Amino acid sequence: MQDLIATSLKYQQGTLSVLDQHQLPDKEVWLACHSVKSMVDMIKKLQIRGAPLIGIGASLLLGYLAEQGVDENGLREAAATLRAARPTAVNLMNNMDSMLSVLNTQGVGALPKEAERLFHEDIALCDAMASRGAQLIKPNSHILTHCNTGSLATAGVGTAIGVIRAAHDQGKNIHVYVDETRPLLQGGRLTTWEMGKFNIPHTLICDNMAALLMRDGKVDYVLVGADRIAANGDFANKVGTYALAVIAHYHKIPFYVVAPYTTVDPECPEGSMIPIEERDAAEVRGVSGSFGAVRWSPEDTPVFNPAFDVTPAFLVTGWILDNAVYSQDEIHKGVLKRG
Ligand SMILES: CSC[C@H]1O[C@H](OP(=O)(O)O)[C@H](O)[C@@H]1O
Repeated sequence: MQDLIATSLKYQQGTLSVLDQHQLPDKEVWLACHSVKSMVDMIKKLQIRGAPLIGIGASLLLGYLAEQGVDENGLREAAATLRAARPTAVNLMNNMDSMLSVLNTQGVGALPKEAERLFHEDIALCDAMASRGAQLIKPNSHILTHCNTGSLATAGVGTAIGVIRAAHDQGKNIHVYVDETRPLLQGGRLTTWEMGKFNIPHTLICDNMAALLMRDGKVDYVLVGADRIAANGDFANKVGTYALAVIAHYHKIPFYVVAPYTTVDPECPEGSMIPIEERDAAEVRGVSGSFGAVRWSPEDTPVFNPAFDVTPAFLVTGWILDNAVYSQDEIHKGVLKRG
C-alpha cells in the first residue's frame, strides 16, 4: 500500500498506526497496529473511533495483512472478526463487505488497492458533505454539535464538523456550542481539540445545558453525525442525540444529520432495528482520559450505558449526505432504500 496519512490514522513506510484518542487532548500518542486483535481492542476501547474511521482502520489492516502474506482463509477470518468489533456503526460492516467482495472477485493481491480506495473515498465524501452542508449555514450563526465528528472520526475533514470547518473557512463567522458528550466526553476532549486546532470559535457546554441555550434563542442549527441511517431516515448516533432532536423540534431549530453514503443501511427498514451497543458500567460511574481516572459513584451502582440512541426521521430537518441534501419528503419517497 502507498503511504496514507490522516489526522488520526496512518500507514507510513510499512507501519499502520492509530492516534490513541484516549490520550487526547493532552498527548498525541501513535500506536502501531499490525494485528486483528490490536485493531479490535483499539476499536472496542475507542482508541480509534467514529463510524467512518473504524471502517477505514479495519480496511487498512486487512490490506496490510494481505501484503504480509496472510492467505485467503486467514483474511476472511480477519474480516469477520473486525466486522464484529462494534455493532452499531454500519460503515465497519460496509467496508468489510467491500474488502470481501474484492477478495472474492480479484483475489488477495487486490486488497491493498481496495483499502487505499476506501481511504481516499472517505476523504472525498467528507469534502462533498462539507461543501453541501456549508451552503445551508447563514453567516454569524451559532451551531450546536454533539460528540465528535471531524478528522478524529473520519479519514477526512469529518461529517458535521466538516460542515462547520467549511463554513468557518468560508468566512461565515460561525460559533460552535460543543456538547461535552457524556459518558466518554468525545465533545469535551476531542471536538474542543479540533476546534482549537482550526481556530474555530467555540464554547464547551455540559449536555444538560443545550436545552437552555435553545430556549433562549442562542442556537441557530444543530448538526450531528450518524453511525447508521435506516432506509426510512431514522438514525443512530451518540447517546444524547435524540434529546437534542426533541428539544430542537420543540424550539423550531433546524436539525441536520451529516453522514456519507457508507453510513446508510438500506437493508435496515427503520431505526428500531438498529443494534445499539451497550458499554461498560464503569464509563458512567466515573470518567477516564489522558488526565487519569476518577470514580464518583459506588462501585456496585447499577448502570444503563447505551453508546447510541435513535432519532426518528420526523425530527430531522435534513440529511446532509455526500451526494445530496435530502428533505423529509425525499426520504419519505425512499431515496435511501436500496435499488
Ligand atoms: C463521523 S460521525 C461518527 C459518530 O461516531 C461516534 O461514536 P463513537 O465516538 O462511539 O465512535 C458518534 O456517534 C459520531 O457521531
